Amino acid sequence: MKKILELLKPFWRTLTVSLTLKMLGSITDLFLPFLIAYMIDDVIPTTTTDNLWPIYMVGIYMFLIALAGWLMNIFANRTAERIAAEAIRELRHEVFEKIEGLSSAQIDQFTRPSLISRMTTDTYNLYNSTAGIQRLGVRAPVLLIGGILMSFLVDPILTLVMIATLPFIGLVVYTVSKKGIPLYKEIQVRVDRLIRTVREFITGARVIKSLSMSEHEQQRFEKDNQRTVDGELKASITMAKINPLMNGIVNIGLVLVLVFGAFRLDQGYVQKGDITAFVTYFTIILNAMMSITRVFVMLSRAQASGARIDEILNAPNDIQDGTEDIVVNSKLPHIAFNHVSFSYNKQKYNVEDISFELFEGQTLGIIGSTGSGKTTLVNLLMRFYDTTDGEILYYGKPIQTLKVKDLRSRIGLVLQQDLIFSESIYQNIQFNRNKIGHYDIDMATRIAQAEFIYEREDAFEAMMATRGMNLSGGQKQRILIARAIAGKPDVLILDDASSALDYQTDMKMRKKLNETLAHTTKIIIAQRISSLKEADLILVMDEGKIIAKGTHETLLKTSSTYQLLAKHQMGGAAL
Ligand SMILES: Nc1ncnc2c1ncn2[C@@H]1O[C@H](COP(=O)(O)OP(=O)(O)OP(=O)(O)O)[C@@H](O)[C@H]1O
Repeated sequence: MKKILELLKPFWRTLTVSLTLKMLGSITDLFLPFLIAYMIDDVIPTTTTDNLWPIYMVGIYMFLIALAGWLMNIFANRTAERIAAEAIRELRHEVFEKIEGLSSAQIDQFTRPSLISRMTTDTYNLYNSTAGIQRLGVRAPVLLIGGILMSFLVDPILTLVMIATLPFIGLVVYTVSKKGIPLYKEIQVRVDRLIRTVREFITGARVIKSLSMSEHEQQRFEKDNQRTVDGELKASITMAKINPLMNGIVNIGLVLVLVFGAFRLDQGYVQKGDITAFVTYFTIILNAMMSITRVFVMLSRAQASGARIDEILNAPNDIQDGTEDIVVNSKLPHIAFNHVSFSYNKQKYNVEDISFELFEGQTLGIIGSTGSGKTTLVNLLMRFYDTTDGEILYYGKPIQTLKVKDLRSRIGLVLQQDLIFSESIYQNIQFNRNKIGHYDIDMATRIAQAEFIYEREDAFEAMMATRGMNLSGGQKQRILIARAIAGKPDVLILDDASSALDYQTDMKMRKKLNETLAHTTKIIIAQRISSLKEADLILVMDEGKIIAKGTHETLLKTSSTYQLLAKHQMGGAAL
């Protein structure tokens, strides 16, 4: 409820108008049974067939009251939907911004599928609840309390008989809801799993098919799908117990009212019309109780979803932004790692005691077995994660003290599995950075050896399929490299980014990079010695540690691992 109130707060003016209309609309509904009783007991007995006008007049009043109630309800319901849609739009925006600011560690912790389902299913649940509560949250209590008051006016004794059933109904709603509410939380967890399975299936469709694992994946999907359905069913069946139980209690109440009503009619305390009105009020009260139950169900869903969304919104800022501006000082190392250690799970270091210095315009090569911590070094430099021990300096200043946005905007990063968006090649390279014009894109394309773009029919306007499916691996990599170069970064990081390029193209690209971007500091992570042998400094990594460092020539003399790699990859040419 707290979350819904929070969401509705900015709309309080419109909400006041619409809820007032909703209240008035509901009150008008309460007058109709009263008029029916009046018609039966007072108008019909005194009207003769030569003049039916008194009956018509009461009929017209009833019609006008019903019409007014209907119009007010329609207006209020439409406004409710509009307010809910607007409130959820704002909420999604807020959640999206927050997700953007989450650190990689937090994203790992939430997991991507869970973030997706919180952003979609949970916000949708909140939308339904926010709209539903505006529709029923006022109407149901007004009809319930108003129905009881109007019944009092008709006959207080019968009303007391009716009221005696209400605590039993309350008890049913409370007991069942207490069991049902936690089930909605469980459903969302199962939806997360389902999304994860679907996501993995879609992204890995080719691998799955090539390994003939489609059937296995289908079974996995079926299992998660069934678990979600079971969860939904369990929650719905639990909550669905409320209505029949309530109906039973209300029907017992109705029988009691009719028995008592018969006695009171006999004794002349009430008239026939009063009994009709009473039964109608009883139905209104019953419907109001049912609506209140629905409000409970909505609130349970909203509570579960609101809590999941609040977990994102209240997540602390893991990566504290620095305040200092970057001051370029070419005399200091551009990038320096000082005894840096880091652990993803805070148990075992994934990189340990890493130290090196890199001056402006220099090239660092990093080579090592898979999982040896190469990408982790990049993650730390980009402040996707913060170091556990030691520090990273950028022109002599610890990167934690610098503005994160400034730091990242100076670094052009190309990952092996980076994303091509389903936009034109031009847009993919320019990437919404307005300062990048045709000239920069042309220059970047040539450095990245992506001239194949000029040979395409629509050249830069050619549209890319989702994830660049209509490009070869090497073409994709060259567009990604062009994207990074176009921003004229101070630091260019190629993380296994030229692995799909043939030896010749890779060599030409490095040559062009060195000629054109002489002042750009470069970090090249590669499995091929040929990609980094001209580097000013090469780190050889194994199990998170630097096991050797130096230039290609020194390493050939000092590192047996490097020697072995060179021998395998380059044969006698390197030795
Ligand atoms: N987000 C993460 N959460 C937990 N552990 C991680 C995460 N990312 C990487 N690791 C672990 O950290 C270690 C280093 O991984 P890293 O990606 O830096 O290796 P790498 O040398 O770049 O490997 P590759 O050459 O295969 O890309 C590995 O053991 C890996 O399992």
